[in-house]
This record gives sequence, C-alpha cells and structure tokens, in this order.
Amino acid sequence: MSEHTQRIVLASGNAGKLKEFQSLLTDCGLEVVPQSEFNVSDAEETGLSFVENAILKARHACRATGLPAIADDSGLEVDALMGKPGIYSSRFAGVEGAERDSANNAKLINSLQGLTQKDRSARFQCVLVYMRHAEDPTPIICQGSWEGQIQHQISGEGGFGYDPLFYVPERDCSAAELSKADKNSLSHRGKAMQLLLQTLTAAGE
Ligand SMILES: O=P(O)(O)OP(=O)(O)OP(=O)(O)OC[C@H]1O[C@@H](n2cnc3c(O)ncnc32)[C@H](O)[C@@H]1O
Ligand SMILES: [Mg+2]
Repeated sequence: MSEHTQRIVLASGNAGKLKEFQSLLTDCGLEVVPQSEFNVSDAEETGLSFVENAILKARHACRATGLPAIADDSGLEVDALMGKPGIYSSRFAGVEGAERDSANNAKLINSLQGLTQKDRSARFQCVLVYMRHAEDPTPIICQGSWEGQIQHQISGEGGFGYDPLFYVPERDCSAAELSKADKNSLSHRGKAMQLLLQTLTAAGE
C-alpha cells in the first residue's frame, strides 16, 4: 500500500455491511467513505452472478465519484432450495425498507418447514471488487464463503440480514449471537476482505 492515504468509496447502501467494513478496514491505511456521503444512488443489480453485481456496483460508484471503489455482493445459498435465494437474497421476500430483513427471514423459515437439521445446510457467499476507476480492465476480485445451517427460529440481536437464522457450528450459536470481532474473523465478508487487503498490499496499491 502506498504511503499516502487513498480515499476509496464503499459502494454499498447496507448499514450492516458498512459497520462490518468499518471495523475490517480500521488501521489498514485506507480511508474508506460510504457512497451515501457522495449521494451515490444504489446501482441496479442486473447481473446473474455475485461477481457481475459487485462489478456493476463498484463501476457505478467510480463513475459517480471519480474515486476508486470497493463493492460487495453477497447472499445466502440454501442447499434444500437449490442455492436460493443466492444473488436474490436481499429481494427474497420482495419487501424493501425497514421490514426487509424480517420479511426475508420469515419467508426462509416458511420455505424450510418440516426439514430436520441435516437438510438445512447453507452458506453465505461474498464477492468483493476493488475497481481503480470506472474503466478499470483488471479489477481485483476476492471471494469468501461461510458454511452453516438454517435454524428453525431466529435468535440473537447482532449482525443484520439472515444472521439470526444462520447457525454457526464452530460457535454453537447464530451469527447474530457472535461479537462483531468474532463474526468478522469467521464470515464470508471477513475472509474476502482479508484476501483483498493482502492483494492490495502485495501489489503496493
Ligand atoms: O447492494 P448493497 O447496497 O451492498 O446492499 P444489499 O443489502 O442490497 O446487499 P446485496 O445486494 O449484496 O444483498 C445481500 C443480502 O444477503 C444477505 N447477507 C449478505 N451478507 C450477510 C451477512 O453477513 N449476514 C446476514 N445476511 C447477509 C442480506 O440479506 C443482504 O441484504
Ligand atoms: Mg443490493
């Protein structure tokens, strides 16, 4: 990483992700500013993969600000649902705004009714894209995943999204019951961010 602090836009409108990024990026020498501070709107997620959507988000933020951007596209793959909701995780129940996460969780609980623990395997996926400018032909792409199971009921107050339903075998609790630091050390996002920081450091960027 170069000696001066590089301002980078964080191309996400998700407050839960932003909090996690803040702690993942402290002391890394980067000044990461949420896209809301530049009044950047949410990008249209028209891709068919996490990679495509993360690129669309990053490019949209680069274009609007003229700065490098980091974007995250992530989601939950449930084996019993053949990998759904996947890239459509935030749109699973079709509800926007403050009720979105609870509506998605309620729909997931209903979708898996009658299934025992052995049929509830699932994983979070996260793709991070670092784009230097809107026409960057070689964006850095890093991925992380996190294996777990879908609980029958929600538990815990932390995290966001599907965390209250995501059982973490290593800790015998839900992702919403982990401390922030513990979630970051285990999670799909934490793993992808570690890879991204290593790659940026190795490239001297
Ligand atoms: O696109 P941006 O603006 O970043 O915000 P978003 O919430 O729409 O984010 P995504 O399009 O990447 O959708 C990912 C969804 O997957 C879920 N998700 C991703 N990471 C998660 C995590 O760490 N814990 C719980 N749920 C998560 C959550 O419901 C998100 O809304
Ligand atoms: Mg989104």
